Amino acid sequence: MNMTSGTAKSVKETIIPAGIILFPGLKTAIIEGDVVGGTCVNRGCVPSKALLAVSGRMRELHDEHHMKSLGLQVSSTGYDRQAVADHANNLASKIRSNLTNSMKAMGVDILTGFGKIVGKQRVRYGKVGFPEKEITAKNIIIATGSVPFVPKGIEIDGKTVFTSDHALKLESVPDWIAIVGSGYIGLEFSDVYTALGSEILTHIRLQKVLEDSVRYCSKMFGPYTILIEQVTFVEALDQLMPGFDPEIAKLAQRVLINTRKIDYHTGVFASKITPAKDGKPVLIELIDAKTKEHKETLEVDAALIATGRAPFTSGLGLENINVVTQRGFIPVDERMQVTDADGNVVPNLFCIGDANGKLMLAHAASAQGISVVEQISGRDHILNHLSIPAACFTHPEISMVGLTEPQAREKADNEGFEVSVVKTSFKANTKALAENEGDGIAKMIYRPDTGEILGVHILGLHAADLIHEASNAIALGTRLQELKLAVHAHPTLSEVLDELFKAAKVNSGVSHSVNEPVAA
Ligand SMILES: Cc1cc2nc3c(=O)[nH]c(=O)nc-3n(C[C@H](O)[C@H](O)[C@H](O)COP(=O)(O)OP(=O)(O)OC[C@H]3O[C@@H](n4cnc5c(N)ncnc54)[C@H](O)[C@@H]3O)c2cc1C
Ligand SMILES: NC(=O)c1ccc[n+]([C@@H]2O[C@H](COP(=O)([O-])OP(=O)(O)OC[C@H]3O[C@@H](n4cnc5c(N)ncnc54)[C@H](O)[C@@H]3O)[C@@H](O)[C@H]2O)c1
Repeated sequence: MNMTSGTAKSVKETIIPAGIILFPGLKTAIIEGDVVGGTCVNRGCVPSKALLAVSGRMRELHDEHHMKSLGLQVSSTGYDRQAVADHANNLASKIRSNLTNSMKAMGVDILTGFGKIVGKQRVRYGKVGFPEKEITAKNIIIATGSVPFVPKGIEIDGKTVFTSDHALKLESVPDWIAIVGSGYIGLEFSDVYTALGSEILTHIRLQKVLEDSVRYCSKMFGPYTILIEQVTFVEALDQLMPGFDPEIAKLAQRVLINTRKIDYHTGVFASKITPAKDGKPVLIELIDAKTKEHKETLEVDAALIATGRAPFTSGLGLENINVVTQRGFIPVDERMQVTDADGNVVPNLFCIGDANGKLMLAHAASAQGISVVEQISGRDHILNHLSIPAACFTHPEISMVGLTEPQAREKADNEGFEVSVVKTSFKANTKALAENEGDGIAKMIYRPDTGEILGVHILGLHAADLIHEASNAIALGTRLQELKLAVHAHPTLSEVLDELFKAAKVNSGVSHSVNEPVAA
């Protein structure tokens, strides 16, 4: 296909501005304004998980009690900040290159430049300083993603006040960092920062008098002696991790926050943040989230702004097709078809991923893309967003699918059905105990009348992998009556879910030996 010709004659042609998915069988072009792979590969999931892989190991090696109970002795550990940063960067490059090669192998045209919709089925794209090119396509999928959202009053300098885009480069490990926002990004980075700073804290049981000299050493001798003294969370809502099931958030606070060098301020907004300069620290002004009154000013070495992400949809030419964004998000229906200012579907135009604001997760973007391709290929498909799992890759991990308990109870009240909850502890799982990783809980919310799973929430070892049995059950509509009979290998962590399924009391279900729910 000659992309510069301005008209493409193929019946099945899809232009995907900056998409993340591949579709064999359709003639496909992708327009990318920056680097292939988008946020996930270059500034998101991939490099962050590389840093978290390091923090997980550091945390384990430093946990003397844990090591001793396994009979292991670790005499010394350390890390090289630049080598850790290189691991994250190299992984992103590798995945980016794999992705580019697969797209080329499948015959996808990769076009470089910023894309703009200029009319129905028409996209113009180009790089600054070069003549623009125009192409047409039968179907267009917008997948322009998101960028870090920085609230007004916060000044980013990229060195002492920064977003995840900068933090992932791990150019420094500050002594004392404030993390504004306790969502996914905040939590994952708190895991990284506290793990990388814990060495000195555990090996030199610091007395106050020694602290200043150690901090001085850390600056003099570089990466091996860098000290993290503390992480401070600043969260606008009244509890940390407000998006999680409240019971899981409470336990997560006990396991991931209270046992670490972390303090927090909830119910406050960071209204103004000034980067460090002229020997002065970063200044964070906190106001009460409700009264807006000034509460206090924090002085820290650095601040990570993790206050959510904003859709990247400006300059896309949506006005040319009568589409108006809602807080920047592109409105779509349940089939990801873009709707115009009058609420009508714009034919052959779809929007997937962060730009539509339904669920800001890489696999949600992918699943929405696959759903769109099913439709383009003549097979109607609606994605059940309640079956999409999410995971936070802290140590231990947190994962979830479906409704939280308050959401399920609200739905039950509105629709007039009953809700039941079962829980099990990782302490009851042989494999978790063999690993000496009994800190954890799994919780399932379900309908006792039908055996339908409404939500599952897990905090514990490999929670991110464990959630899929539940998410697939929700996606496929498998009922607890059937799941109770499924066999799980012993001893495996998967038995945590087996416990939940067997513990559920389904009114119409077959009778089985039912374990009483175990308290966390
Ligand atoms: C630190 C961090 C960690 C994360 N970890 C996870 C995780 O572990 N698991 C998970 O599921 N999700 C994670 N996410 C979220 C995940 O990265 C996003 O949900 C996902 O990348 C969204 O994909 P997308 O295709 O919608 O957009 P993006 O990945 O943002 O891609 C959009 C692309 O569009 C390009 N673009 C934008 N406008 C134009 C235009 N007009 N023309 C041409 N190109 C354009 C951009 O350059 C970009 O390459 C993380 C995010 C962050 C920030
Ligand atoms: N493991 C993963 O899947 C993963 C990892 C990282 C990011 N992500 C995705 O990236 C997106 C962005 O993550 P995030 O952590 O930035 O957003 P988030 O929405 O998860 O959390 C942002 C938090 O910041 C708080 N906040 C907002 N403004 C504030 C202010 N001025 N002062 C104090 N607190 C404030 C909010 O109350 C909220 O708790 C998420 O939607 C998530 O889906 C996913």
